[in-house]
Amino acid sequence: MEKFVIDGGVPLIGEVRISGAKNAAVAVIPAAIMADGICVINNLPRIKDVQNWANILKSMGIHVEFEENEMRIDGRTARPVEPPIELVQQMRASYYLVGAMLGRFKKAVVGMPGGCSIGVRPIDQHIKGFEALGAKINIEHGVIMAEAERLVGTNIFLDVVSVGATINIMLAASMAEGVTMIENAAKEPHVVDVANFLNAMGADIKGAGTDNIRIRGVKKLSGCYHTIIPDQIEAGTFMIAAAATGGDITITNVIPTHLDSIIAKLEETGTLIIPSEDSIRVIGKRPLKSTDIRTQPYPGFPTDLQQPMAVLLSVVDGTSMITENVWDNRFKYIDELKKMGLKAKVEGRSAIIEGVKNLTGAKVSATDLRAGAAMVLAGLVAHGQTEVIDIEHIDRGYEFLEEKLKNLGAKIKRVKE
Ligand SMILES: CC(=O)N[C@H]1[C@@H](OP(=O)(O)OP(=O)(O)OC[C@H]2O[C@@H](n3ccc(=O)[nH]c3=O)[C@H](O)[C@@H]2O)O[C@H](CO)[C@@H](O)[C@@H]1O
Ligand SMILES: C=C(OP(=O)(O)O)C(=O)O
Repeated sequence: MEKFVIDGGVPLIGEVRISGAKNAAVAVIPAAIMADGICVINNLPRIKDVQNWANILKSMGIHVEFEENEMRIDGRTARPVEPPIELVQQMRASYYLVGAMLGRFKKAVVGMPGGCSIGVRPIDQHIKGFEALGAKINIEHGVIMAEAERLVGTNIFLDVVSVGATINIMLAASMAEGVTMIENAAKEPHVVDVANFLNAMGADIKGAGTDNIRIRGVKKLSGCYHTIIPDQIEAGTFMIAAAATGGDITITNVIPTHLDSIIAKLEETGTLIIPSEDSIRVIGKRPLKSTDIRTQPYPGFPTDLQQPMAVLLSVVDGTSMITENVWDNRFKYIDELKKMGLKAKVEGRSAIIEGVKNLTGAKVSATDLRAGAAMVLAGLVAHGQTEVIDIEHIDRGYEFLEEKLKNLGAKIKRVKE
């Protein structure tokens, strides 16, 4: 077991390069097993979820090479076999194997996924989509079994805007007969990245990034080369870190338009933002002002930055309100932050945060990935020493977090417990 030990109170200053996006990477990798050839995926973040994907594919007998930030996956070696449940349960995105295998082999057997504990995480919209395409789905003993004689394109209206369901249906529909329309689709940058990857493999997908995605099924997908987009959430985390520590960080390798909602909210606090073509400079100016946040599907403010943002709002002047509209239980971290002097109360889907002068170091737990990011940010802001335990959650989604922070002047070490 490892933990982070942080001596806080140092403004972060310098330049940081953003890694490839976790939520694009974890969908593009399983999509590659649909190719009748080799896919080379570049700019992958070296995070636990990506390593876990390499382990899952290898355990299924698929030929995979993973070095530095590049993975080569030979889809010709893929078979519709069930991956080990203990690997599948280590992340959320393992459910994309259902869409990918169903599309290619018309059959998939995959255990129910894991992922962050942030509320109920149903997969009814994924199942509704697969069934509409003609698959029979059974869930027994924690395993999803999907099978189809043939998949036939159709119109699928999502009852909730779901990233996972949009991507999973897109995967299966890419190799269905005829045209599928996904209505009320998720518009996140990672949805677009997966569509671009599938199109590079020979799929025919139009409209990704809008509410309606049109997929004309093809008989075969081929190998291709693809570079993963920069991570919007990692970029946002560093932007918030600059603001919260009163620092000055230039964040490179970003797509600034993906960060519009975060820029807008940081500007409301009085943080200075200077965007350029593929980088953003963020200057934290004290004192900062309170603001209200409502999480929403893209292009709204991302739920995955709700927890880090709470740390910033804990040290601004005045009272802020965060309303979490995506997940029904994403405020568990508030109790951890209270150990550091956070003044907040949770009422249903909202947290009301009253700004304090300083947070103070304490021993806190990274109860999930972004809660972990919030604990690290709080440790960087706080007076005194903070210990963040359970950091394996953080390692699921941030590449070289402590090295990147150290380069910005942070006093953070990874210590074996
Ligand atoms: C690996 C990955 O990409 N994870 C992201 C993905 O999770 P994930 O894909 O699991 O999240 P969804 O977008 O599917 O979920 C959004 C909302 O829809 C609901 N829902 C979802 C599917 C379904 O079949 N039925 C249903 O009711 C969920 O309970 C939630 O309230 O998008 C979330 C929302 O941006 C992010 O927080 C996660 O970081
Ligand atoms: C909730 C998250 O991840 P996952 O869906 O992989 O659990 C996240 O990245 O914040």
